[in-house]
Amino acid sequence: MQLVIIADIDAAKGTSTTSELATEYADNVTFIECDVTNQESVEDTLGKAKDTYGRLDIISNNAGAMMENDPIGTINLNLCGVIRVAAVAMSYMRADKGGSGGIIINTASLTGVKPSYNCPAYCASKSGVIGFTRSFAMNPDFDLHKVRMNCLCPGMVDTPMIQGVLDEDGKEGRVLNFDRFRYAANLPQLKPSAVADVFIDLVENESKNGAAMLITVEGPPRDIEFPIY
Ligand SMILES: NC(=O)C1=CN([C@@H]2O[C@H](COP(=O)(O)OP(=O)(O)OC[C@H]3O[C@@H](n4cnc5c(N)ncnc54)[C@H](O)[C@@H]3O)[C@@H](O)[C@H]2O)C=CC1
Ligand SMILES: CCC(=O)/C=C/C=C\C[C@@H](O)/C=C/C=C/C=C\[C@@H](O)CCCC(=O)O
Repeated sequence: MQLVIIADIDAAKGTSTTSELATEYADNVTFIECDVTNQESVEDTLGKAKDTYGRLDIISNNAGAMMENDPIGTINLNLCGVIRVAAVAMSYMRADKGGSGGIIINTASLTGVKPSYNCPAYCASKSGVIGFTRSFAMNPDFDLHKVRMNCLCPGMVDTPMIQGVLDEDGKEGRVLNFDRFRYAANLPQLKPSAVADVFIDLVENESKNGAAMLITVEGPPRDIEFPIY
């Protein structure tokens, strides 16, 4: 039986999402409030998950935001948060330390490989997520710990993050050029389900360890090919 824990800093949104899912998945979905920028919060959350369900198999490292008005905070959330959750999760997942192996899927972005003057700190954070993912997956210790790692690199996706930036009408400075963002936000967008489909394929396809998956409206999802030096 698959059991799911939703962890988020936004307790209102997390509990409402869990309630919605509970209509279909009953008690198999629970919510734990978590701040991925806080080590103790991450340790408490993943510790509760392990204590509740006995094992961790699949981690979606998805927390992130666009905050060019807080570039260091952007790195702290989007990159350090991913690294922190992965490190704590590994301590429970690694097969050579009592775990069952599994997969950690980090959410990067198209902007991790396609720079944009509009959000340099965001781009840097997502480039870092890609580099962390690919470096982690290259480790020969995989044969011991059996935890795969991948990242998702979507283009624009129709989610509250985009609408939130639009609603602020540039007043918060989440991007450097709001008109440019408004232009980008009016381009064709992916549906969240398109990203979820790639997530599921990575869980099921054990041959893609380390792949960074490009997901855009221009064509089917594909592994990003990086130069070899
Ligand atoms: N919407 C888009 O066009 C794209 C989004 N992404 C990435 O997808 C991921 C999900 O974002 P979206 O669903 O688009 O936006 P979203 O704003 O709906 O979701 C982000 C979630 O992260 C949570 N969060 C923020 N700070 C947190 C913290 N300190 N600890 C725990 N949770 C925290 C928020 O409460 C929110 O539920 C992010 O990493 C984002 O950078 C990547 C490519 C495109
Ligand atoms: C691209 C920077 C921006 O203003 C909007 C960012 C919005 C969402 C978050 C990010 O993870 C996804 C970006 C996807 C961009 C897709 C296409 C862009 O190339 C459109 C052109 C915008 C630009 O280059 O400034």
